Amino acid sequence: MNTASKLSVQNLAKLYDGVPVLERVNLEVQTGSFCTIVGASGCGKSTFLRMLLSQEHPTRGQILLDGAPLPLEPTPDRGIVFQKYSVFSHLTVAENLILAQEFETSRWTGRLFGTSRKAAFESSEDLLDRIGLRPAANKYPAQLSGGMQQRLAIAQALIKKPSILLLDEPFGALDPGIRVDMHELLLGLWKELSMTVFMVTHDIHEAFKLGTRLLVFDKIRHDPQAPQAYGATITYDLPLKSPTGASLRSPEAIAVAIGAPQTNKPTPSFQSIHTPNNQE
Ligand SMILES: Nc1ncnc2c1ncn2[C@@H]1O[C@H](COP(=O)(O)OP(=O)(O)OP(=O)(O)O)[C@@H](O)[C@H]1O
Repeated sequence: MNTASKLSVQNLAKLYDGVPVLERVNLEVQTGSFCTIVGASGCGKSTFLRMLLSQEHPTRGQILLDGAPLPLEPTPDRGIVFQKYSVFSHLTVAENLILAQEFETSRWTGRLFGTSRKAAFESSEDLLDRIGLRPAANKYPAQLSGGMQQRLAIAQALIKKPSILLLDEPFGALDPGIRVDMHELLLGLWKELSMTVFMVTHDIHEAFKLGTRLLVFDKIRHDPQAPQAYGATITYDLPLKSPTGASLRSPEAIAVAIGAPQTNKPTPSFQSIHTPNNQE
């Protein structure tokens, strides 16, 4: 393992009921990288994120975090945001945010009371300001727009100050204008908190705009007689930004390089990839 790596993925494979989903995945990621992940539907991108969270475990291979095997359970230093709003509808914005602190501090009742509860609210106020939801602190999710709910989901993932943020198509359900606002919010938080980010998206333009590095997942090996015989791996691993943040390639050049359709709309397919980088 590269000693400077925040995360090291070594010869990772994942099978479900004997069917390979991912195989031979190798990756070294430095602290502060923003890895955007694209690939055909069903090729295992979410499965990969869930393994980084320890919601799933590799069938073979290993993942090291700061040089040590990944803990077997999710830990507060890894936050995740899904496409569908994952906030609790019966809790207000502020209550959703202090929930993680309640469970950690008060394992038996899952609730905080009195001064502890007040302190938890106060410690979440800065984050509420940061995501622009302080005025909505006492509202319930049903009273929020889609963008506001997703900002709350991001804040929930950030409340424990994770060093790794996992994002599974977090903006896929939002209108284009709101997505742009969310991009700015996310980029600001990423820089401010020095996080290492892994984000799955179907939109190559979003991948290009946000990422410092693009990972393309696809199958290299195909058996026409047995389409499920092989899993996907990382077929392209492309730096997108220089250390100063300058773009190294245009989105169009990236799309051509990886054989993806050039469109502003979510990219439907990455099937036509011809020159993978780690074919054996
Ligand atoms: N818990 C599970 N048990 C069995 N099979 C699963 C499980 N989770 C995922 N799979 C299968 O693994 C494959 C990869 O699924 P995954 O959701 O990781 O793909 P994806 O690339 O994220 O897809 P999409 O882009 O459509 O969200 C799919 O064939 C899916 O049916």
